[in-house]
Amino acid sequence: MTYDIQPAGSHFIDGAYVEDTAGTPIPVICPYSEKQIATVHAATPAIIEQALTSARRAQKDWAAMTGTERGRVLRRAADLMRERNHALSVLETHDTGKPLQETLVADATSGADALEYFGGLAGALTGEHIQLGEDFVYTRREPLGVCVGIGAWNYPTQIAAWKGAPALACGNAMIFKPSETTPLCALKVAEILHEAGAPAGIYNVVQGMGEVGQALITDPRVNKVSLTGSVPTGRKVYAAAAEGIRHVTMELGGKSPLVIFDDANLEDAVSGAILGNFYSSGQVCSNGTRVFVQRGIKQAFLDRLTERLKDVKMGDPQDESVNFGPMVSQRQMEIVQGFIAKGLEEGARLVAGGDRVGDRGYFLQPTVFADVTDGMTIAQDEIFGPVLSVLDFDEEDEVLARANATDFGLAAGVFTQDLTRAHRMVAGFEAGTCYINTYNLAPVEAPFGGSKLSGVGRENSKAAIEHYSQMKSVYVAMGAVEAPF
Ligand SMILES: NC(=O)c1ccc[n+]([C@@H]2O[C@H](COP(=O)([O-])OP(=O)(O)OC[C@H]3O[C@@H](n4cnc5c(N)ncnc54)[C@H](O)[C@@H]3O)[C@@H](O)[C@H]2O)c1
Ligand SMILES: C[N+](C)(C)CCCC=O
Repeated sequence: MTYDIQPAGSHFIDGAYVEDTAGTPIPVICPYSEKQIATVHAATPAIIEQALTSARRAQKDWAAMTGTERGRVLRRAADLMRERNHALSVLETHDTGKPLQETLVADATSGADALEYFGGLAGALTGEHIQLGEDFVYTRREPLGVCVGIGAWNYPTQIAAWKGAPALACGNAMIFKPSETTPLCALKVAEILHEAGAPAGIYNVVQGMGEVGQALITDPRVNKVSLTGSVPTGRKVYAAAAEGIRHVTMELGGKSPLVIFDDANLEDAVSGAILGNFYSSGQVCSNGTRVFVQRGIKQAFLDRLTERLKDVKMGDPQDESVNFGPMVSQRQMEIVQGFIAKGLEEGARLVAGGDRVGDRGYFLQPTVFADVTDGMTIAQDEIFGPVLSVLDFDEEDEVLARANATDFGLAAGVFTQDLTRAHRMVAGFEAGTCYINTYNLAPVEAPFGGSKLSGVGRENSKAAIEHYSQMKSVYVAMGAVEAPF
């Protein structure tokens, strides 16, 4: 099967595509052709109202089903998503510019994993029994109600599923607002869930910019907000959610350290640095963009990395042999070009890349800077593009302190053959997601999320259940009630 690029409607509400052309038009630009390939409209107040009413109504009946029944729907949706992986990946590639080679294995497949995993867990979600002499307490694990998910543009299908799957498993309804830059694939997630048997209104998608997000998260009918986005947006969304004391999950930005010791397996360390800087053209939240390399291995690391960069193949991202795509948008390309210029201006040594490629598509070369120091802008700010900074270090204590000298805390990695040191390092990292001798893997079974400014809460794994459900505690007295008077 193939999907039409232009969706049947901008929004998916109450089990169907809906449209309201009174909303601001949002052009969908293909990052490779730079052409407009579709148009959606931002949600109007009427569309937002429709989504909230529908979600609110549907949630009660969904929560009344058994976990096993809900799980069956999610697992059916996982199967459909896998069957349609190729069509979904092609659409994701049109929308994001990520190479088909990547989207075939990292987007809908990851979404399907989440649906399958949380579908499997749904029937096993329970409270507990606490005996207190004759009396006892039991707890009920209950849904939160209506959850709003707000997504970033780098992993649209994955984010829509990572938020939707645990929310629905726990008996909530979801209203998902994709990024206005990549609005297409979340609609397909909604369509698939509906086809798999999710009742109308349980998973809705509305389009729009920040204002639509704000309108959703400040509505009193909303009980939870889960954002994947930048720290500045996270501050605004968290503050708005705080007004109504709503539950939050914040998956925010990072500036993660990747530490490579002299004794590391060089080839693996270079592979880790490539995965942590150039996958998705560097547009990955958890990227290890501050690559601390111990002085003894520095030259060998730079030599091998620049050698491996010769295997980069840019071109039409729909061509499966292409392994490096354009930036998602002209704006993002210009932001990254600004950081590259800043790196040069502040005295970092350009070892590879640095330029735009060709005259079609928002392509930037994979860029490597060496001799980067801690105070440079490229070592401090999240770039969200293919820019790797190599910083030198000598001692373990020194590098750990420098690795942690950031307000971000999303991820961190270490390459070394000394496992004692590896575990010491990860114990010391101030980061939510750590790696030893690999980088950027995110299986659904493992918690994923950040500390410090990088976020609150965890996605994936059993940990996500805590963020989409609440405990009710019930005390049961078996005897007479004793009162003081
Ligand atoms: N931690 C993670 O899991 C993770 C994953 C992917 C991306 N990210 C982060 O996302 C950022 C890149 O994505 P982006 O540019 O789309 O981020 P962004 O913060 O600009 O936008 C994210 C989403 O928030 C919405 N939004 C913007 N202002 C809002 C407001 N005031 N109220 C409600 N919603 C609002 C946007 O429309 C979009 O849907 C990077 O910082 C990256 O690190 C984090
Ligand atoms: C699965 N990855 C590649 C770690 C991406 C997670 C989402 C962050 O951007």
